[in-house]
Amino acid sequence: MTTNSLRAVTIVPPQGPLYGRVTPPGSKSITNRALLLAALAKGRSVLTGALKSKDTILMSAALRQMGVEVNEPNETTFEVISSGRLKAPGKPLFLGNAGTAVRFLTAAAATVDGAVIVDGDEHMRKRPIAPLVAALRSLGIVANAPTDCPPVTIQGRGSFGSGRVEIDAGLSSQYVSALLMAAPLGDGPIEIALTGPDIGARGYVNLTVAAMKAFGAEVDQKDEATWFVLPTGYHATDFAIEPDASAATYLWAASALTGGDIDLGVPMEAFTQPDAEAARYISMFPNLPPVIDGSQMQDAVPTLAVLAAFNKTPVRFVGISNLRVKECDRISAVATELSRIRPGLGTEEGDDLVVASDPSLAGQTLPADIETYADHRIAMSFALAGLKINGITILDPDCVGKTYPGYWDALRSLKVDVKPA
Ligand SMILES: O=C(O)C1=C[C@@H](OP(=O)(O)O)[C@@H](O)[C@H](O)C1
Ligand SMILES: C=C(OP(=O)(O)O)C(=O)O
Repeated sequence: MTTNSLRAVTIVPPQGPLYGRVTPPGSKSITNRALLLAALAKGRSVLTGALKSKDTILMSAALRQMGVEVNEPNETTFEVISSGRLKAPGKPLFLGNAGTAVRFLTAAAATVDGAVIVDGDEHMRKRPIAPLVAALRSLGIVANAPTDCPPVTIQGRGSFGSGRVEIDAGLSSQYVSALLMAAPLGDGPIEIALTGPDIGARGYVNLTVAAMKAFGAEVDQKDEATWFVLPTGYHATDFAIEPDASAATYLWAASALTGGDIDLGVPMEAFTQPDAEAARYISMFPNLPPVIDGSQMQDAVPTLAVLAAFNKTPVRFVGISNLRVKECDRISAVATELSRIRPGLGTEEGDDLVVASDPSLAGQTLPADIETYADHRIAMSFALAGLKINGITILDPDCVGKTYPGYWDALRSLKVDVKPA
């Protein structure tokens, strides 16, 4: 059976520790940044170590729709050839539930000469984008999102404008990244200033700035809340993408849970992505601290929460309110699915997630059909529970294709029996 045709799968707990080598796929965040920056640069860029998954396929398809040549010489490389300008697409850009693609292209659409409609699936149509639209309008760009979520219509005017733009990024750091990446295509310098609460996942903005600089942009961070971008445009370049740190969390956690040692081929310290911070916590297992602030490693929270179920003492996750506007409401989803395994295992307290840990769960048979809410991270993190508990079935395992299409095969390569339910 191929990964693409999977229905529900049941994970059979392995008899012993997991050993072997699994290199995680390329970073989703960096791949989607690099694809856009290469498309905004005149010339040929080669992106190696790239992720090929639903989110990056949707991004590259959208860029092709806007006149960019995107070739795929092998499974981990994109070759991008561009005039340096995006053209108006003939029809709406459909971006599924890829937050990076939707947010980044909403801002970049302003540099198109003509109208662009940015849309996604039914889940994306519930994910807020109003703060980004308001920021674009403050730059004089005509943009509308009648429901405050996609679809967004942008009337591009061929340039990003100039001056100061303020953004409330309390709901998503991607709004800041989107403005930053479009800013070098302004008619003059652009200052981007945060208003409202601090951004969670500030590390993603640092990733953005690093990628922009690699493509020749001049960005100066004036203080914690202000960036200054010169109207340099971008230069085509060859760019190597590091493995995905969020994907790595499942492998680190699988090692910790089984007492094994999975070699990722990359040392933990080599990652520049925010979720690599989770490695520090995973290495403390089964003595995770009583309170974990997930604000700077948000996508790793489902991984850590499932791990916490087997910890010696309970764990409260704080600083995670915007997990409610990810692919699904992850606070509610993780609490509900943990409690499906054993009532009361996960609870929501306001915007905190409390995991009532119990090391004696390991080795028990507790049949549970895990709903994924079409969210790759719910599927991948709850598969970890199946490494220790008999009877864990993941419904809709195909949803891992958003960022890690090879996940089930990776577990199988570690000799985990992932079988049709
Ligand atoms: O910029 C990025 O690549 C990302 C930023 C984070 O989202 P928010 O900024 O919406 O929290 C993260 O959850 C997402 O998976 C990727
Ligand atoms: C939140 C996520 O993705 P995005 O916002 O890019 O859709 C994620 O991958 O966990």
